[in-house]
Amino acid sequence: MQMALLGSLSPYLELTREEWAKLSDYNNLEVTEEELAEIRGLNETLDPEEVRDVYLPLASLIRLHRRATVELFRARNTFLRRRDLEVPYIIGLAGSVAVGKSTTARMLRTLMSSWSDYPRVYVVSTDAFLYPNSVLEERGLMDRKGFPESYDLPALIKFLYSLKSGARHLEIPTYSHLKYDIVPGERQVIDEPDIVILEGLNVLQTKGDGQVANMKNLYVSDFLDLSIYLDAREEHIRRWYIERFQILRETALRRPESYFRKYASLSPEEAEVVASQVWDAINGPNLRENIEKTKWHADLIVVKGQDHRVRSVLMRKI
Ligand SMILES: Nc1ncnc2c1ncn2[C@@H]1O[C@H](COP(=O)(O)OP(=O)(O)OP(=O)(O)O)[C@@H](O)[C@H]1O
Ligand SMILES: CC(C)(CO)[C@@H](O)C(=O)NCCC(=O)O
Repeated sequence: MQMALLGSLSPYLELTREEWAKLSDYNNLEVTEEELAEIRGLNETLDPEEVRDVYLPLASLIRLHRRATVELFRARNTFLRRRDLEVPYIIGLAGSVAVGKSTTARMLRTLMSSWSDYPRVYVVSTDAFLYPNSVLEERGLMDRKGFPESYDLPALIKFLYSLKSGARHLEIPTYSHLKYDIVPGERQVIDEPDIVILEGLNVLQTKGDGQVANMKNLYVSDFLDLSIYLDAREEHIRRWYIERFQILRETALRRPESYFRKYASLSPEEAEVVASQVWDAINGPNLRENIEKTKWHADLIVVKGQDHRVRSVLMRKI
């Protein structure tokens, strides 16, 4: 791997799947039947063994990190003789289109919501900060959706800035994959958040001008307490993208409000061609030009294999 080039030196600790999976045994971690049922409801292709062996230890590690972060905040307040409001803990989840970010984020939310302190966990996608199609069309960016210039970065930064300033109630736009656009008038409400999982292609990017207030060039990563990069080989992700398109073609794309309704009548072979073209023209180049290179900024890198099973986990040593 790129980072392990300096002989045996690497700032990352690498755990194989087997080493990682053992953590749930060593630490007596259990997933309840209710959690499994809820997770299955999220996505029926999710393997329960994977939840226990991979995502449960991941959620537990995050819990440990959040506790230490909150402790540090409290200790600092004691030192300063202040009683400031606690602000939410923000996790960034980065990776390619179709690598599994939203599935992973929703799974983590389910596991975290059952913790004994019952944190209020929100999943926010950076898609909420895509410019509406009307703006993208005007700027000639309809074929650049997902590229840095397709996001309203100042609005995203302002949202994070407000969260980390202690705002307890926020409303943000919603993006519909079905309508392929921001939904006018529809908002996602973030009320009294304890944890926010921010998932998106761009959470570790440092491009663009994230100006807010009088501060220029703020990055999303300035507001993250922990960052995770979900990694897999492009050939596998491309296949998952095409498979998801095939499933959508048989289901959601048929709905009258679907932007891609014209694709619902395609044969499986034609759909394969269309999805491949979209991947090769947009999502693949975006992965290579803008997303992949942010990997080594993450605290944790979770590497998936062809079957979606996690193969290894890399963790920054400090
Ligand atoms: N752990 C997993 N096990 C099995 N299937 C999975 C897993 N994670 C994701 N998938 C499948 O892979 C596809 C892509 O997943 P998902 O929609 O979560 O990706 P994403 O990274 O959020 O994509 P986008 O950037 O387009 O929103 C979906 O069809 C999903 O069902
Ligand atoms: C909205 C994004 C950018 C990210 O979720 C992606 O799903 C997307 O729409 N990409 C553009 C090309 C495509 O239609 O897949």
